[in-house]
Amino acid sequence: MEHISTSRCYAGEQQVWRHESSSTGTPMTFAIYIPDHEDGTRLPVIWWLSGLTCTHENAMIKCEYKRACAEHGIIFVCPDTSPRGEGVANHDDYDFGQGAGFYVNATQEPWSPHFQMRSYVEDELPALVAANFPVDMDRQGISGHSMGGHGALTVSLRNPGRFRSTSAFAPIVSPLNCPWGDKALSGYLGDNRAAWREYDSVALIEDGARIENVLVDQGTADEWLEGQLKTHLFENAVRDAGMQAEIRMQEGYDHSYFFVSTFISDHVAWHAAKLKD
Ligand SMILES: N[C@@H](CCC(=O)N[C@@H](CSC=O)C(=O)NCC(=O)O)C(=O)O
Repeated sequence: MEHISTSRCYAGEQQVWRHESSSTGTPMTFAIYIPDHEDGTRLPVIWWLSGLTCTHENAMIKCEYKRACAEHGIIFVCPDTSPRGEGVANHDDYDFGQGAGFYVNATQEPWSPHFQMRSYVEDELPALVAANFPVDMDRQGISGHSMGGHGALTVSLRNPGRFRSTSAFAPIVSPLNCPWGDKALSGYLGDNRAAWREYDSVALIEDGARIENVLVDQGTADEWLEGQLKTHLFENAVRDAGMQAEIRMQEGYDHSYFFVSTFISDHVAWHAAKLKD
């Protein structure tokens, strides 16, 4: 791993690292916040998945998780949202290609050689972080924003028992039922929509997946609520499945990191309560 930077922030360090990924076949950069701790101690971890156009940096700069993570003694990891580089397929649109990996393993050319973000965030990065940082892998939570909220919900639903807590901000709850999902998944996975179901939180619940301790915050003034995010589909799926999830409609908040940063301390505290010994 290549060390990029370390900056002291609150009672801890914000670090950035780069490594060669076997999943994507490219260098991948991630941010990790590590609260001060005694030698030999292992800390709980929250994995954060970011949204369209983001790198590892957007959440690190705008999400304001560091004070709460220092206070609760929680490591916070922010990966990139896709492979990048000149030899990597791309598209001019902000919602497809580099910066828009949708946390799937692409099966279609030209995306499949590098767009293997499911394997990256589900397997490779956790193993790398567990081997090199003081994380307690028995105490994991996951969260994310928008495309990353979709990532957090679907990774958790596919891996019941791995995460003690799952939260999301303004998640895309059903790529099968929105233009962002339609465009990305038809490109990465092809036209067989049955293959999309493992990347759709609503479909995963309909198909029997269940997780505990779920918190979703959604702004009522979010410009994408009706056309893309469709929180009600998740609410309906949860209700029909008899699953528990706290879904909070936050009056007047839009889709931006202004919204995320307003509620991130709540989320970190909520995760912390579930991630105690
Ligand atoms: N106007 C933006 C559109 C992209 C955008 O808003 N991206 C959001 C996530 S949307 C769903 O995944 C985001 O987090 N942006 C990064 C940020 O720092 O705000 C554009 O065209 O770039």
